[in-house]
Amino acid sequence: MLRVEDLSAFYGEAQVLRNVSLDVAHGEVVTLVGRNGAGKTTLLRSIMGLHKGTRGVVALDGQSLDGKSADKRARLGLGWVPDNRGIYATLSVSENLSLPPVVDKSAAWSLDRIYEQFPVLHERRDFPGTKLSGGEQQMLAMARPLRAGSRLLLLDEPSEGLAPVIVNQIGQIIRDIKAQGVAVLLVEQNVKFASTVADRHNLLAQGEVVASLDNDEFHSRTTELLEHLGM
Ligand SMILES: Nc1ncnc2c1ncn2[C@@H]1O[C@H](COP(=O)(O)OP(=O)(O)OP(=O)(O)O)[C@@H](O)[C@H]1O
Repeated sequence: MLRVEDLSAFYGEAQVLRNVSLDVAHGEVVTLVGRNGAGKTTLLRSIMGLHKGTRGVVALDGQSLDGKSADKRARLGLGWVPDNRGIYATLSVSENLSLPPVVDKSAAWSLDRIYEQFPVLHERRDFPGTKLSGGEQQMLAMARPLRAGSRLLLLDEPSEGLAPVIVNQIGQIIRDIKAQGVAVLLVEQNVKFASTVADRHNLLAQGEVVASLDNDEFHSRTTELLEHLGM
C-alpha cells in the first residue's frame, strides 16, 4: 500500500534521513523504532508531505505522491496522528469528529461505528477537548482520520505519557482497526508495546534503517537490538 524508497530528508544543510526504504501492506501494522532524534517524526512528516526538504520516492497504492500537498495525500488515504494529538481544545469531542472533511466516502467510518470502537468518546461526546484525559485525547486523535476515511494511519508515539492500563487499551484499538483493514505506520520508543501490536519493525538509527525484521525475530532479539540502538 505504502512504499518508501531511498528517502532522504534535510533541515537546511543537515541530513536527518538517509536513503530510507520501507513498505506497509494493506491492513498491516509496521513500526519505526529508534531513540530520540533518530528521525522518526521527520520520516512520518515526509510521508505526509509536511516536510519539504526531501528526496526519494513515497508512493501510495502504486501512485507517486511527489509534489502532492498534505491535503491531497489525506484525500488519497493517509491519516496523520501527531504526537501532540492535535485536538481542538475548545471544541467538543463530537465537533472534533465532525470537523475534518470526509475524504473518502467508501472508507469513512460512520459516527456510530466510531463510537462503537471508542465507547469512551461516546460517553465524552459533549465534553470539550480540554476536559479529556491524555488517553481520551489519543483515542480522539486516532478516531478523527478514521471518520474522514483514512486507510493508513501515521501514528506518532501514541503510548507517550500514558499509564500502562491505557497503553493496553490503545494497543487493543490498534489491533481492532487492523482487523478492519486499516494499515498503521507506528512510531514508538515503547518497544514492549510495539511488539504487542505490530507485524514488522524497522529500526532507525541516525536517520538510517539499520534493521527490518518480523515481530517474532524482534521479540527474541529485543535486548540485543535495543542495546545496538542505545535505547
Ligand atoms: N525544525 C528542525 N530544524 C532543524 N533540525 C531539526 C528540526 N526538527 C528536528 N530536527 C533534527 O532532526 C533530527 C531528527 O528529528 P526527529 O524529530 O525526526 O527525530 P525523532 O526520532 O522523531 O525523535 P523524537 O522522538 O525526539 O521526536 C534530530 O537530530 C533533530 O534535532
